[in-house]
Amino acid sequence: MESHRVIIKVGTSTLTAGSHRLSIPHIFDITRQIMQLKETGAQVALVTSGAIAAGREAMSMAEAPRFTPGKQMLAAIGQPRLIAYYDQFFRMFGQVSAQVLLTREDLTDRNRYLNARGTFEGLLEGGVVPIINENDTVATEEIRFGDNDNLSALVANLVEADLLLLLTDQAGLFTGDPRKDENARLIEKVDQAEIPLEYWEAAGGSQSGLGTGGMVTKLRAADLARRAGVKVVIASGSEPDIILKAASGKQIGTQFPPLVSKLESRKRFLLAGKRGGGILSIDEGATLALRKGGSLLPVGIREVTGEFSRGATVRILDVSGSEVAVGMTSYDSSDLKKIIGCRSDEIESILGFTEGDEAVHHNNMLLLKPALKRQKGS
Ligand SMILES: Nc1ncnc2c1ncn2[C@@H]1O[C@H](COP(=O)(O)OP(=O)(O)O)[C@@H](O)[C@H]1O
Ligand SMILES: N[C@@H](CCC(=O)OP(=O)(O)O)C(=O)O
Repeated sequence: MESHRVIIKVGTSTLTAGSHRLSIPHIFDITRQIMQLKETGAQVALVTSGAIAAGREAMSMAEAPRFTPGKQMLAAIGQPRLIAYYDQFFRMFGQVSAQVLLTREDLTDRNRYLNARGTFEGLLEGGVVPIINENDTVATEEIRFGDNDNLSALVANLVEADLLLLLTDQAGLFTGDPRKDENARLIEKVDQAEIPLEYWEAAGGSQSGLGTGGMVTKLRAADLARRAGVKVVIASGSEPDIILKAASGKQIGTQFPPLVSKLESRKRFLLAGKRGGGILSIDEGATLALRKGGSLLPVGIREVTGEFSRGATVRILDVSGSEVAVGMTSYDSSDLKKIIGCRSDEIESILGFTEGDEAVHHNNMLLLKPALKRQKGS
């Protein structure tokens, strides 16, 4: 398979197959395809809508409520029903799945970002399928992702996915809304640095009354993800074996090649982070470990300079004062000062808690090549 780490987003329109009820065969088919994809060695996370639709079905409501508390109520009713189907089907395949409900702050606040990232890494590396939705019942207007297209792009960025697959009820992005324009043509590839204005104009809202954002939120999500180094495909959820086809690199739906490498994206993210001016000076053993792709453990830190919070971007310097890496620290400066030079299994007894063995995990670090170092200040 072309893609190792895959995020699949399934919209309400696919899950209900255009009706007002969840389509159990469709949900089953998604789990079957994910299992086949996992057999190729891929790590897969699913972002699923459908909680509100499931709640509406449970309450036998003819119309979906427009006001937020009504939708939140239905999501609270529907989410456990939705997850029960997935869980039941995955169990039939002997697969463990997990429910992850997120709000915007979970991915924008750097402290929570680290928590979410650690959880996803654990689940994906452990072969578990995370099943993600917005935490609709607590998300207020200000903190809502607004739509699961956006949420899926943020998750794809968070876990540095290879592929984000947005499944909907159309074969991809068309030159106009196919529900209104019978001459609308499928756009097979979007690889321009800036998405052309006519594509933004073509991408309309949702017409079915089932989905939330329509095509415009998918286009926004695709743009966000491709700028984070993720390949994106928008395709039809009812196309047979669509997940397997898209992950194998087949030309299907609308394709958005990544605009930058994942390394470049990580670099931008880390450098864009809040910097408390923190510096970690490390010993020779730790420098060697970092250069080999390892994490920075407290035992290898000689000195902590400056004040910073957990999640801040810090500079990591070797014994000669040269910059080896930048990274997001798992501990704030006052805690780090207490554990420098200590073994990681001592962290809990010293601090009374642990955020993990690493002071800076290699997943949250960018190694600077000596060549880059020389360019500094130039
Ligand atoms: N240019 C376009 N190309 C394809 N679909 C479009 C376009 N503009 C608007 N749409 C509408 O977007 C809908 C898909 O979005 P939405 O209903 O939110 O689905 P989902 O539940 O999968 O997120 C389609 O049914 C289609 O009517
Ligand atoms: N979180 C909501 C879905 C929100 C959403 O973005 O819906 P959709 O446009 O169908 O992907 C739910 O589970 O019903």
